[in-house]
Amino acid sequence: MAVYTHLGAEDLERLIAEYDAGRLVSAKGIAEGVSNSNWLIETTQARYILTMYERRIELADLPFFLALLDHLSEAGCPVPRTIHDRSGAPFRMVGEKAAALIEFLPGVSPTIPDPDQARAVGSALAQIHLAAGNFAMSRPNDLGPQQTSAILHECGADALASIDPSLPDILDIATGIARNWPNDLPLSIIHSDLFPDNVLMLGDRVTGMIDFYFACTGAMAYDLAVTHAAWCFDRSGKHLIQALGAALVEGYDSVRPLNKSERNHLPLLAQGACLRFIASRAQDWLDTPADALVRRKDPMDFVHRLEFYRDKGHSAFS
Ligand SMILES: Nc1ncnc2c1ncn2[C@@H]1O[C@H](COP(=O)(O)OP(=O)(O)O)[C@@H](O)[C@H]1O
Ligand SMILES: N[C@@H](CCOP(=O)(O)O)C(=O)O
Repeated sequence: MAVYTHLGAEDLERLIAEYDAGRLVSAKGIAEGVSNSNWLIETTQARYILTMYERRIELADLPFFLALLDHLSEAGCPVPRTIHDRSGAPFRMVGEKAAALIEFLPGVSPTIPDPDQARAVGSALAQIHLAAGNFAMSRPNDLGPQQTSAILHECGADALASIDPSLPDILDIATGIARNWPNDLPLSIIHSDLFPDNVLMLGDRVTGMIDFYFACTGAMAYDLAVTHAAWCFDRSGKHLIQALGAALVEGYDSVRPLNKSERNHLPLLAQGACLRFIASRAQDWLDTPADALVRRKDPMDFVHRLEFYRDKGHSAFS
């Protein structure tokens, strides 16, 4: 479920009336997603997504995220634009919470991606990196390896062991990844969470990249490594599907060729990517009661991937 806040018909009508977007016809809560509340809104003019920001998102970061959508969309990337209200504001407050109206894009998220889809996603990712090159705003990455290592150390070995007895082993590994992290790779604005559920596709075509709420300034090759870890493993999370990984990197490289240093660092960047999801998932796991309506995501899925990249990372990217 991902509707945390109840908005009545009158609330929705009042909100939509603040936009030049037609009159409200219907509003349906969207079940997918875990962080925010989302509704599919239909008006007499068009379909929209209404997002109410619930967790993890600082209000002060919203202008960055929403301006980024507009910038990428204007540059021709498959990214939804923000609908501004009549006063030009990209978001409005509804009570204590911020809400934004976003362009609806067609497509569905692939559950079992194939190599042609992975290639298209690689190309689309490179396209946003290039298009973000002249975006005027920046945002530091608050989930880099130093921070994610710190999050895991704050959770502590005992709490991590309550999730899985082997999870505390990650603490030393995290310290090592943070120590060896490269700081001189080419930067742009990166998505940082381009999982299949954040990509909409029609066949082999990327029609939408959504959920830019972890976007930040970062190494472009790291973003490719995140996408590799999220897209290219089998259901067990233990085995790389080599054809998917190769197609993803090939698609990326065809739009923005990786330099030698980026290529050489991919195995370590992929370990850092896994670490980031292990940390946020472990933290969420410990913060979310077992009987909550939100399904907790298992940090061990990314421990297995991390082990793979440590053992066989070089062959994965050769
Ligand atoms: N611009 C959009 N166009 C079409 N569908 C969207 C759009 N934005 C979100 N969605 C739908 O809403 C779901 C949840 O959105 P998402 O931003 O991923 O939420 P969360 O931040 O809670 O993970 C997506 O899986 C998708 O089905
Ligand atoms: N993709 C992350 C979770 C981030 O949640 P989202 O619903 O905002 O994409 C993970 O799988 O851990």
